[in-house]
Amino acid sequence: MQTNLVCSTLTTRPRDVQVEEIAPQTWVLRSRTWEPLKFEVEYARQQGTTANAYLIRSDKTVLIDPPGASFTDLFLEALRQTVAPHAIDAIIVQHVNPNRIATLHQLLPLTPKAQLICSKPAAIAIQQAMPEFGQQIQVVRGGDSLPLSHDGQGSGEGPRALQFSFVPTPRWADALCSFDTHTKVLFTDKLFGAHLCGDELWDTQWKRLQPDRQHYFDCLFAPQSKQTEAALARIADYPARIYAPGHGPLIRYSLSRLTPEYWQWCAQQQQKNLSVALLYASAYGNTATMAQAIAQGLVQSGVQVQLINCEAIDPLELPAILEEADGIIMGSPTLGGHAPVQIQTALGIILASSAKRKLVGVFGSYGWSGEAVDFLAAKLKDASFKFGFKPLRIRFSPTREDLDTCRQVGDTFAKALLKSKKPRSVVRPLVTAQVDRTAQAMGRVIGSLCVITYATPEGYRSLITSWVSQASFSPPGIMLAIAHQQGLEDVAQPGSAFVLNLLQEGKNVRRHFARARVSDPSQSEIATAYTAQEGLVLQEALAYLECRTEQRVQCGDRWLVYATVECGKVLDPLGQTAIHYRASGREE
Ligand SMILES: Cc1cc2nc3c(=O)[nH]c(=O)nc-3n(C[C@H](O)[C@H](O)[C@H](O)COP(=O)(O)O)c2cc1C
Repeated sequence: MQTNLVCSTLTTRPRDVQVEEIAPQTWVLRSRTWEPLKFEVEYARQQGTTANAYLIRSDKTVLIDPPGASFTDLFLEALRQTVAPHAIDAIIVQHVNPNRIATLHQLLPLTPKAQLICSKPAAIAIQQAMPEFGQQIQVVRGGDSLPLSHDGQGSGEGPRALQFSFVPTPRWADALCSFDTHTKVLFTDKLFGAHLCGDELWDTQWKRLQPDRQHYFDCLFAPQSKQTEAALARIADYPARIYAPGHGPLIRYSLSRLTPEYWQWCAQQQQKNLSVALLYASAYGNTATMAQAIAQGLVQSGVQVQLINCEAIDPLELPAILEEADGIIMGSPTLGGHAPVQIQTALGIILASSAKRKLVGVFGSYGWSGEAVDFLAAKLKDASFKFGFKPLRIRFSPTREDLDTCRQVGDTFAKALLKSKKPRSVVRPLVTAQVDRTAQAMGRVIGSLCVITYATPEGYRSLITSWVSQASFSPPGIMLAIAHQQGLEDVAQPGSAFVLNLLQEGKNVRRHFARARVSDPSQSEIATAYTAQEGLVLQEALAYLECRTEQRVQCGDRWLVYATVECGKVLDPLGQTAIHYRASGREE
């Protein structure tokens, strides 16, 4: 609370640059603004922000993360008063964007001997934006280091160096973190930041910072929690004493607390029941800004978001991500009357592989005609997908009101998703709760959804069931529970052969099999194949096991059948097993 007060009383202060020594031979140059710098969702708390650059003056002089265009002139003036720019040996760009490029355009002519150190994706962007400085770019990879001194500078350790970690996320596909082996400062760029402006350099008042840190995490990292975990794992081995983030106060007092909090916040995202894959591309950042706001609406409504920058992902990774998602949202700018090719590729994968029951939505920024959003909407509609919100188009950069609309759209989509999933997970158990609590509890026993196929003199027969579990390792064996009236007496006979087809989540093969009714899949529209032993395999299954019944025991109204597995095969290594959730233990 007090942080807010401090900021609101200072809103009239002009922008400036605060320069402070934070560790031996290490300074921060905090470009500060007390007004909201941008409309983007992470700035919604309207407390201004700081853009933190860092300067190391060891045997080598290194500048880390010069700020964006809003501060260029102020920053260059402050830099000149701190160090002679021509003495700078290296400029480390931990991530690049058009704003930072604007500052680099003015900075690089002043630093003729400086190497521009960055990751490969950043190098490509810089080379494109300012080819005249291409010779100065030096690409580093995770594990590389930059020597800062020739000796340990009295530390008793080896020569001082900056060690680099590559920590890409969908939003910052080029991100680096840098660790100073001498001062133990970890320059974390976007990680561990907060958007607020004040005179306090350190996290002395860390308890008051909590809401700002959590808001910053929720806006920026919650929609990319898996990649954030990967980033945290990569920096975990550094014995950092200080986190030096790109925005907000530096972290010294709450470091040991903030790191596990980030892990915990990531884990919380992944524990949510519903998830949305939010795919986008954005040449100039406008569609990305919309994506971030929609993601925030989803996250606030309790849905896990997988933010996917289609320009930064290998399309081969998409099927598995889409399979996991309960809903899919696509965002695209219109460029030359089309959606970018990466979006068209992603759309092709969605149309080819995703279950049509998934809820979808489309959005994008445009300039004058906006064909891309119409194109995506038409293709998904033709394929019979259901929409969770009306296609949303915004001209050029979203305004503050536009971002409110985006957040609202995220919330609407989350509610629609929840509604569409209710019959399975929420409503039915509540209804049955009053009827039979024991049956309801029994219903929590879940199993893999399978189709048993076997040959009879009249042709093949099949039955869908989830009453299956592994029963032995050696030999590999399974256990089936078969009702007497299910027509599977042949399978229950010792010596009988059958195939257990394990169904795949999202493929919806189950719709072909009416419950408790035996049919012949080889005579239907279902794609089937035969094993060498003439077992019948469903080609859309996740995997199959060829089994032979060994024993059966009469238990209650069932045969318990023990069968050994003679061979098996996974048909889709990226797929996941379909699970049969039951509202009651009275259901098959
Ligand atoms: C090279 C270029 C081509 C464009 N072509 C179109 C177009 O055909 N139709 C349209 O509505 N907008 C067009 N625009 C405008 C963009 O859609 C608009 O700038 C949008 O905000 C870009 O979104 P982004 O920032 O997510 O890339 C074009 C812009 C550029 C730079």
